[in-house]
Order: sequence, then structure tokens, then C-alpha cells
Amino acid sequence: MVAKVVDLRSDTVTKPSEAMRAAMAAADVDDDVLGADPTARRFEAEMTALMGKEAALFVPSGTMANLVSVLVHCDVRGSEVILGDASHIHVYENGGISTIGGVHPKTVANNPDGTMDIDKIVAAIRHRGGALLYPTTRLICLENTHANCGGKCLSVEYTDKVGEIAKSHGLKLHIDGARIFNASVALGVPVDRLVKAADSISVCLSKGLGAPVGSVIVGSKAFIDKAKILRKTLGGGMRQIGVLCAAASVAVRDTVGKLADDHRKAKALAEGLKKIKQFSVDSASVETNMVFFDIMDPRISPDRLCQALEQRNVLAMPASSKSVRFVLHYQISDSDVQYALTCVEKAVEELLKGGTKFEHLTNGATKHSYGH
Ligand SMILES: Cc1ncc(COP(=O)(O)O)c(C=O)c1O
Ligand SMILES: C[C@@H](O)[C@H](N)C(=O)O
Repeated sequence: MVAKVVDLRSDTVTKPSEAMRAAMAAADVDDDVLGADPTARRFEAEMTALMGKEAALFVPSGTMANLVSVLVHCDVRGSEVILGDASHIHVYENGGISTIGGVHPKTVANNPDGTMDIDKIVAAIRHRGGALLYPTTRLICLENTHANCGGKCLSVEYTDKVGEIAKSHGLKLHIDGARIFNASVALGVPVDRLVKAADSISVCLSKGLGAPVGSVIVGSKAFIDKAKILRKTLGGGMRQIGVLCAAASVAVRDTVGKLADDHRKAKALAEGLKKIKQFSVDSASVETNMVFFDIMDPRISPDRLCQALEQRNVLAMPASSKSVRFVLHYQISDSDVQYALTCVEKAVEELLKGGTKFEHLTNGATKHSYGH
């Protein structure tokens, strides 16, 4: 019998549900480059309505969704985008907006709650008069929820305020909404209201929503028309994508309602971790499905803890040289949370005794570190 693995590395690890697989098998498809895949069109129309925008475009990944969005807004050489110094776009997307798009990043410090100070955003906007010397600010990017800030939610009031600043300075606003549904559920704000101020949003279908692949960009029709061309330029024009959109449609239908449970389980996990005196966990700050905790004992490193957990079939990722990240998703049960906590307690005991011999890692849990 294969031992069950409790995979807390990310909410990207879910396997497609039976309903998703059935929808994939039955999907009505066509060549989406030569014409229009009917299931993709239907799904894009669903997302357009759900997000309260004019149009939507399915893309293979969140990274491509952000890249395409930034490049559409910053389609003139010398453009600059204001974004968080801990944002996914700036830290985890290989600098694609610059290396591929030639867009200059102007980082502003992310606060622990995922925001950037409003006055620092305004101060980062280049004066038009400096065009000979300076890049030209064209875009502001937010991230909601904020992955590197513990899955924190940006409020609708904050988002609207940044939107007002963008508009008053002739700029556009993009939201990296990889987990926007987590924010919507945690805040109790309808998702279309939460993103109302944004000109474009990238929404990951393959994270907490549990679809096997993909993201969707939403925005104005003119924006999406340009995004579609750029998607093709980047090699993201795909053929019978109805197979993927069918699963994504099931994911949106079936999993949004489960996100609150993910948040509850994250809280429960954080409360359990808080009882381990070698850890520092701010369980009160857990707003959605992510739990970050610091290891305060020098005998225990994030890598060694993750290795010891892997030997008990619990998978996690180091988040920095002294912290670990657990991410909850709908395929983690309450008993899995309890099992993981028991394994953490045993791993800590073992590491404190110094008795753990580490086998060669099999699953790659600690080959990849989330941290930066
Ligand atoms: C906040 C955020 N934005 C974008 C992405 C990129 O998504 P993908 O992995 O599908 O490229 C991720 C993680 O995957 C993320 O956490
Ligand atoms: C690793 C990172 O790119 C991914 N978005 C995650 O949160 O797991």
C-alpha cells in the first residue's frame, strides 16, 4: 500500500478531481489558434462575468499571465512598473518583465501586510518632465493575496486608493491575483468588487482552486485583444485548450466554496505549531491558506526540518534561512493537519537529539526553496 503523503509545499500540488477529469475527457474542443475552442470561449466568458470585466484570456501559467499583462500595459520602450520588492513578479518570475519585455522595475518596499505605503508609491512615480533621463512610469502592480507576506489580503479600500492614484497619474493598475479568490473569501468581498479598480488581473486556476493547469487574465476587450497577440508571441497560443478550460471551469464551480476551510485549517495548523517552543508563529496573522513560521533553535534548520518531515511523508518548503512555509489546500484534511503536527513534533525532538540521518531526498521537497 502506498503511504499517504501530506503535501504542504504549495497549493499548486493538488491533483485534478474526478469531476475535473470527467470534464476534460468530455470537453468539446477545437483549434484555439486557428479559430476558437468552444469550451475555452465559454470558460473565458464565465470568468469575464465573475470578475466584472469586459474580456478574459486563458494562459498556461500565472507567470505568463503576469508577463503578458505587464507587457501590454508597458508596450513602449523605457517603460517602468512600480511593484513590491517582495512581489512574485519581482522575485520569482526570472525578471521576465525586464529580460523579455525590457520593462524597468521600480520596487517599493512591501509591508508585512502585503501593501506598499501609498506615499512611497506616489514618490516612486517618475515626473513626466524627466523623460530625457528617467524611465516612464506606466503601471503599478499589486499582489492579492500576497504570497511572500504570508498570504495576506489587500483590502478593497487600499486597492481602490491605489487605483485612484494610478488613474490620477495616467497609469494602469495590474493585480497579480494568483490567489484573489482566497482574498475575496477571507475578506467577505465579492471578487468583482475587490478588483474593480484594476485594469487587469491575473488569476491562477492551478493554485487553491485546484485546476491542473493555467491562469486567466481579465481586463478590457482592447487589453485582452493585445494580450492574445502577446500570448502567441511568447509561445502560449495553444490548440485544443478546452481540455484544460473544462477542468478550470469545474475548479471555479467546485472549489471556491472550499477556500474558507483551507483558511480554517491553516489557522489550526498555526495554533498547533505555536505550541512548539522552538518555533515563532504569529497565528493571529494567518489570514488565508499560508502558514510561515521561524525556527528559533540553531540546531534546527529549515532544510533539516523539511528533510525530517519528508521521511514521515509530510512535504514542506523552506521559506528562508530560518523559516518554513506550509500551504493548505482542499486536498489536505483536518486529520492530515493533525498528522503533520505530530510529525513536526517528532522531527523537532529528533533534531534536538541530533539523531537524524538524512537519506537522499526523493521528492525534491527541499531541492526547491520558496524563500528568496
Ligand atoms: C502570487 C503568485 N503569482 C504568480 C505565480 C505564478 O504562477 P505559476 O506558477 O502558474 O507561473 C505564483 C506561483 O506560482 C504566485 O504565488
Ligand atoms: C513557488 C511559487 O512560485 C509558487 N507561486 C508557490 O507559491 O508555491
